[in-house]
Amino acid sequence: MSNTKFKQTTILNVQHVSFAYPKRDLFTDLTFSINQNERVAIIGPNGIGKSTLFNLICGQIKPDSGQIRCYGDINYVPQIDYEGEFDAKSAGEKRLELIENTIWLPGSILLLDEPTVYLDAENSRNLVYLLQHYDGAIIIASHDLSFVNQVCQRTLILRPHQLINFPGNYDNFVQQQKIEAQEVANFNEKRAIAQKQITARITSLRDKSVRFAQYRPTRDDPGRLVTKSKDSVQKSLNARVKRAERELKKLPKQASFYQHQIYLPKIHATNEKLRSYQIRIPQLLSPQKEELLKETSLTVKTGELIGILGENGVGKTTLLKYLEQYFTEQTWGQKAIYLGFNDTVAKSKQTVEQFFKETDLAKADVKRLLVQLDLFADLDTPLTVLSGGELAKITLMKSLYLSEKKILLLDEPTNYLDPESVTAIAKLLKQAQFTCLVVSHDQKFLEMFCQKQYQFKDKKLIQK
Ligand SMILES: Nc1ncnc2c1ncn2[C@@H]1O[C@H](COP(=O)(O)OP(=O)(O)OP(=O)(O)O)[C@@H](O)[C@H]1O
Repeated sequence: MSNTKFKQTTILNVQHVSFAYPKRDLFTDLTFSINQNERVAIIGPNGIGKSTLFNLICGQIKPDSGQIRCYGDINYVPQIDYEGEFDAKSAGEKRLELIENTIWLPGSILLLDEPTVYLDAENSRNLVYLLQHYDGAIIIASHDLSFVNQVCQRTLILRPHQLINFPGNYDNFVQQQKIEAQEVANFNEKRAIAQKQITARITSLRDKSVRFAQYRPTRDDPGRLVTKSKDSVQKSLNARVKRAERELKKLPKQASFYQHQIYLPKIHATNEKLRSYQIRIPQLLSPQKEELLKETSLTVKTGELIGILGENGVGKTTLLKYLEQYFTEQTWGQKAIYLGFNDTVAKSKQTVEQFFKETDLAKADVKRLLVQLDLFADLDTPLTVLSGGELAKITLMKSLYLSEKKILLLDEPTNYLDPESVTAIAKLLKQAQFTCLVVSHDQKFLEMFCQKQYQFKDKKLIQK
C-alpha cells in the first residue's frame, strides 16, 4: 500500500549511489528523490560532478554501488556546444531551439545542463515561462543563479563528498548560509575570547609559581604567606595551572564554514604604451551576407575592459572575428586573439601539460595554477575528460599567459564558469590591465568589471 503511494509521487529515486572515475572519486552514498512535477536545481562548483550525475540518472554510465530508479521517461539536454561557428544560426539560437524541441517531447522528467548558456536576457525569460508551464519534473544544473531561482523551488547543493538537500530555492539557501556564517563567526569569537582568558590565567599562575619558588623571606620581609607551608602554596598553584590547562583542552573546536573561493595569482601588468583606437566599421556582414552593422564605430583604449551586448543572432561573434582581423592588419604590431568556445580544444587528445606547452609556464607553475583554479585535473589529465567549466577556465588562463601585449577578444568567457571563478578571472583581467573586448549576456559581470559597454541597436553600436 505504502509502496504504491511512493511510486505515485516519486518520479526519481537515487539511493546510496557511489561513483568514481579512475582518478577521481565523485560521489559517496548519494541519496535523494524527486517528486512528480517538482523543479529542482543542482548547484555546485565546476567539476563537482553535476553533468556526471545527469549521465548516471540517464543510465549512460552506471554507479559503482547504489541504485537509481526512474519511474517515467527522461528527456535530457546535455551541456553541449556546436561545431561550425559560422553557420546560419548563433549559438544562442541553436541552444534555444534544442531546448524547445526537447520540452515538447513526451516524458515525465526533464534534465537540463546549463540551459541558459548563450541565451540573451529575453530568451532566458521565455525559457523561464516555458519551464513554468512544463508538465513534469525538471532538474536543472546551472551556474545561472538568477535563472534557477525563478524556476526551482528546491535545491540540491553538491560539495566535495556531500549533498545538501535544501527545501527552498538557492536564494533562500544563500540567506540561510549568511545566518549560519554569522553564527559560526559569533561562536568562534566567543571561543577565541575564552581561549585568550584561560591562556592569560595560565601564564599568570605560572609566573606566580616561579616567583614564589624563587622567593626567600627575610627579616624585613617575612612574606604574606608565612602561615602556610611553602610546599602547600606551590602545590595549590600547580593544581590551579593544571585545572586551567584542562579547561583549555576542553574548549570546543573552532567551527568551520564551507566557502568556495578562488584566488588567482597576479599577472604582471604589461606596461603597454597608452593608445586609443578609433575603429570605423563601414559594414559588417554575416557569413550568409546579411547586414549586421552599417557605418558604425567604437573606441578602444589600452587597458580598457569593454563589454559588448546584444540579442541572440545580432552578430556579436562576427564582430569579434572582424576585430581580430582588423587589429592583426594594423601596422603598429599589437595583435589580437579571439577566444570563444573551441570545439577543437574540447576534442583534442592533448593532456593538460601539452596544452600549456606554448606558454612560458614551467610544469610546477602549471601544477600550481591547477590548484589555484580549484581544478582536480593533473598534468597528465586529457582535455577530453574535463568538465565544461574546467575546460573554459584553463583555456582562458592559457590565453592570458600567452597574450602579453595582446588585445583579447573574449566571446562569452563566463559560460560554464561557477560564480567564484567568474569573479576571480574578472579581477585578474582588470588587475593585469589587459585590453579586452568582452561579448557576454552576463549583465552582472559586465556591470561589475567593464569600464564601458557597447550595445547592438538598429545595426549600430551604441555606447551605453
Ligand atoms: N571520463 C572521465 N575520466 C576521468 N575524470 C572525468 C571523466 N569525466 C569527467 N571527469 C572529471 O569528473 C569531474 C566531474 O565532471 P562533471 O562534468 O560531472 O562536472 P560538473 O559539475 O558538471 O562541472 P561544470 O560545472 O564545469 O559543468 C571533473 O573533475 C572531470 O574532470
